[in-house]
Formats: sequence, C-alpha cells, structure tokens
Amino acid sequence: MKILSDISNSQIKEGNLSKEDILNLLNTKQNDITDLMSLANSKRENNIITYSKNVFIPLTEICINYCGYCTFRKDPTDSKAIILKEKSEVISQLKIAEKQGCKEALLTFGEQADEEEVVKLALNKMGFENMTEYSYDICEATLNNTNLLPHTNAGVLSYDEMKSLKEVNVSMGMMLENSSSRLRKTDAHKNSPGKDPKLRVKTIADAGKLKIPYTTGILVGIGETKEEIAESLLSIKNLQDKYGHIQEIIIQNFRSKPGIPMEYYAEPSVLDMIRTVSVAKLLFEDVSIQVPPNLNHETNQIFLLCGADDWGGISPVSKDYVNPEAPWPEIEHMKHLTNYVGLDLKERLAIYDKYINNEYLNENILNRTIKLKKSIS
Ligand SMILES: O=c1nc2n(C[C@H](O)[C@H](O)[C@H](O)CO)c3cc(O)ccc3cc-2c(=O)[nH]1
Ligand SMILES: C[C@H]1O[C@@H](n2cnc3c(N)ncnc32)[C@H](O)[C@@H]1O
Ligand code: MET
Ligand code: SF4
Repeated sequence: MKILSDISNSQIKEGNLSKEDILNLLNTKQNDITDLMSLANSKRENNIITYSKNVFIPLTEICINYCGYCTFRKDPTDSKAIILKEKSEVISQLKIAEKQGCKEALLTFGEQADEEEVVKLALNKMGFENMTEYSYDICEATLNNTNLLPHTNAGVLSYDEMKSLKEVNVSMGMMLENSSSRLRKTDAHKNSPGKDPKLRVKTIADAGKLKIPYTTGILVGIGETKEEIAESLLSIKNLQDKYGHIQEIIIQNFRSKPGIPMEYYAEPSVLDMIRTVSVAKLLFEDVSIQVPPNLNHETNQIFLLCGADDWGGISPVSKDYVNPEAPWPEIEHMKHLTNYVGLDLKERLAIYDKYINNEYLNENILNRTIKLKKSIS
C-alpha cells in the first residue's frame, strides 16, 4: 500500500508521525484500510483487553457550558436535575457498588457548577465553598468508607484544584474533545467557554506537572475536519511526550440524541472510527486506546482488530449518565465478544499499572491500590 509503505517501520515503532502522515492515514481508502488495521493491530503488545468495573456518580448535573451534543447537563430550573448529590446518598451507592465488585468511583459532573446560585447555596449549606472542596470531601469519604478508588472527571480545573484532588484520586481525566478553536464558533462548542482548547490543554498539562495519571481523548463527529483530528491527536501526543502521564486515550464517537442542538448531525461512520482508532494506536507508545463499548453495540469487535485495547469503565450498577440511552453490555457478553476475536478480557483498576508507584501516588492511596490490585490478579 502506497501511503503506509511511505512510512518507515521505525517511524511507526516510535509513533513518529507527521501531521501529513496522519492526515493521509485518516483518508485511507478501500483495501488499504485493512492494511492500516493490520498494521495498527500488529502494535498490540499482548492479547489483553481491559476494562474497569466502576460506579458512575454524577455529583451535579448543573454546568456553565452548553455543548451542542450534551444531554447530561440540566437547567437549574429542571425539577429532575441533580443540583448536588448528597454525601449519604453517594456513600450508599458506593456500598452497593462495592458489593457488586466495583473498584472505581467515577465522579463525573458539570463544569464550574458552583458559579450557579442554586449549587453555591447547596454547597454553603453543607459547609463548602466550591465544587472542588465538595469533590475532595466525597473522594475522601469514598476512601474512608469503601475500597473503591476515585477517578474524577470534572472538566477544566485549575492547577491548585487538581493539586488538592490528587491527594484523594488515583487518576483523573477530561476529554480534550478537539484542539480546534474553530469549533468554539460552531454548534458543538459555541456556548461552551470551558471547551476552549487552550484551557483544556492547560488542564491536561497541569495534571502532567502534578503527576496525575490521566485519561483524555477526542470526541469524533462534532463537525471537525480530518485535519483537526490529526492536530488534536498530535496535541495530546505533545503533552504525553512532555509529561508522560497519559494512561489512556478515549476515541469516543458522537451519538445523536433527540432534542440536542446537534440532533441532525451525522454520527461518525464506522470506517472513520476505524481509521481514527488505528492512527491513535500507531501514534502512541504505551498508552491505552479506549473505545466505549456502549456507544458501538454492533461494531465493538472491529475496534479490537485495529489496536483498541481497553473498553473503559463498565458498570454493573449504574448507567452511563452521559449516554443514558446506551446501556453497558454485560461483562460476560464483553468477555464473549473479546474471546471471539482471539483476545482475553481482564479487569483493571482506574489507574494503570505503570503509575502504581510513589511518584504518582501518596503513600495512603498507593498502599490501598496495591492491595486492591492483588485482589484482581
Ligand atoms: O461512562 C462513561 N465513562 C467515561 N469515562 C470513564 C472512563 O471510561 C473510566 O473512568 C476510565 O477509563 C478510568 O478507569 C471518562 C473518564 C474520563 O477521565 C474522561 C472522559 C470519560 C468519558 C466517559 C463517558 O462518556 N462515559
Ligand atoms: C464525558 C464525555 O462524554 C462525551 N459526550 C458528551 N455527549 C456525547 C454524545 N452525545 N455522544 C458521545 N459522547 C458524548 C464528551 O466527550 C464528554 O467529555
Ligand atoms: N463536564 C465535563 C466535560 O465535559 C465532564 C464530562 S461531561 C459530563 O469535560
Ligand atoms: S459535555 Fe460536560 S461541559 Fe459540555 S454541557 Fe455537558 S456536562 Fe457541560
């Protein structure tokens, strides 16, 4: 194949691809696609596909952004909105999750929710100044009351906020979504100041400086060009080369939902997803490539054939609040799908093995993580 053979083996081995190389690969056509897939798949280090057994805790559904693809965010006037989930409720959900074998408490919520009066009041009533103080308290309570390990995905945070949350999280994350500031003028991000790529790159870089094991990724199909996908992957690569804290990259496909501003946007085709997953695998060394199984019910297995090696969080006890219409497959079913392509399914923690050390974790969390790790291996 012409395009692939132009790229040398050592370039692929080192993930040393230029923007032009990536763009060519993202435009791969016809039979060359199977070559691209095989090449990406041949970079697989082993036959293991991982997942994390988690419980999804949306601390608040209030958010200052209005992303054109989002149904998670609720208006403060919505009587069904979670303004602030109470600590006692969180703990009881965590205990149920623990009984079901969950090891990760995934705290995902709206950005800068404390700028909204109702949230601010609810926080003050409980004795907290802001969402970060409350998140800290919830993570600490998670560690004190269960053996679950917190992973917070709260969008853009400051250096000091992350410095504080690092004490009580094994890992954190935030999708870059895309590095293009052009999207700030489009349906996807025109009402979302928090989706300014500069702020997001800074958040990911700060996490790197703080040595926080980190999850990021791109949202495919939000009106971006292939060139912007190439630039986004390179911008994550840049951060990884500098700090080395990125444990996994999520290649997430946009799913259309009734009522969102982007309802009539086309979802990415399976071929575009295949090309993007393949390129991500070729570009990165020792970083997991995650494709969420609940967003690709019919097409999951194909991503295992082009280098994906992680299914992400799968929950036996909670829904995916971001994509509530997309139930997670049963873990048994995921095992079957994985085995069927000749690979093995294995549970992992919210922190990948190479970060389980005192460079990334304080002594308390490190000891607990090591203990929990023993229980799954
Ligand atoms: O169920 C979900 N889990 C999401 N997760 C959870 C993720 O799959 C796991 O928590 C991590 O793999 C850590 O184990 C995210 C975590 C991040 O740090 C950043 C973004 C996401 C996005 C989602 C998501 O859309 N749905
Ligand atoms: C938690 C992450 O979920 C993703 N997200 C938000 N809305 C959608 C959607 N309609 N389809 C797929 N992913 C979505 C964003 O990338 C966000 O950062
Ligand atoms: N609001 C955050 C973000 O978009 C967390 C995930 S979406 C609920 O990054
Ligand atoms: S995707 Fe996250 S930042 Fe965007 S509106 Fe939804 S909750 Fe807010």
